[in-house]
Amino acid sequence: MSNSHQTSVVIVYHSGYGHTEALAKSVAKGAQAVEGTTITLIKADDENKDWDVLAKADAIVFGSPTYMGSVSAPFKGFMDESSKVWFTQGWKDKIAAGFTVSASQSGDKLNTLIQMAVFAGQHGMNWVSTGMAPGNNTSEGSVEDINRLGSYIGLMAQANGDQSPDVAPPATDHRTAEAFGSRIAQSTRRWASAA
Ligand SMILES: Cc1cc2nc3c(=O)[nH]c(=O)nc-3n(C[C@H](O)[C@H](O)[C@H](O)COP(=O)(O)O)c2cc1C
Repeated sequence: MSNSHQTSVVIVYHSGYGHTEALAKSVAKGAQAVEGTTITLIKADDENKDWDVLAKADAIVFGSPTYMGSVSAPFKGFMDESSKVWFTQGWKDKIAAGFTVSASQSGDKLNTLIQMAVFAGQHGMNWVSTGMAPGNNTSEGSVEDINRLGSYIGLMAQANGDQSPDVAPPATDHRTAEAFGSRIAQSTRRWASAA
């Protein structure tokens, strides 16, 4: 773990068409806003990814689009590759969190987040939820609400299937992602300072 003055948050993600990548950048932006936080983004399918950066991280955030109701195949490839780390429980006690995006409002995104949470559990990591009240679920709610999709276990975003990553997911999901990134970074600092 890093010292109590600087904590390291690494975001590992796969993005086939750029929507998850755009979200990853917003999670990073929110985390970066927490003083003393260092952010690294790693592509899950990068054959030359630096496993040492992951080994030294205080927090690892997982990001994947929802494909066919689950994490994408490249992200699952990363999960399987990490079994080498699992053998020594090298990520034990690190902070973990996850986010996903899909085209449908539901699109079975919950299954993707559950896969990530189970994965974090296998590694002995400490899972951070959104900690956000659900938005857009009353007569006065709106799609502009933070956490408009009402997810607790991890961040959900929705990107219309016919729109490119510069407009989808919409701004409200990026604001939600920033808030989630800040929560992860703050949780990481609290956890690292207690260690
Ligand atoms: C192979 C494939 C499977 C998909 N499966 C789902 C799905 O199960 N549910 C859903 O809502 N959207 C599904 N989508 C839509 C993507 O989740 C959506 O376009 C997402 O924004 C893609 O993220 P990316 O640009 O980071 O790859 C699928 C797209 C692809 C290409």
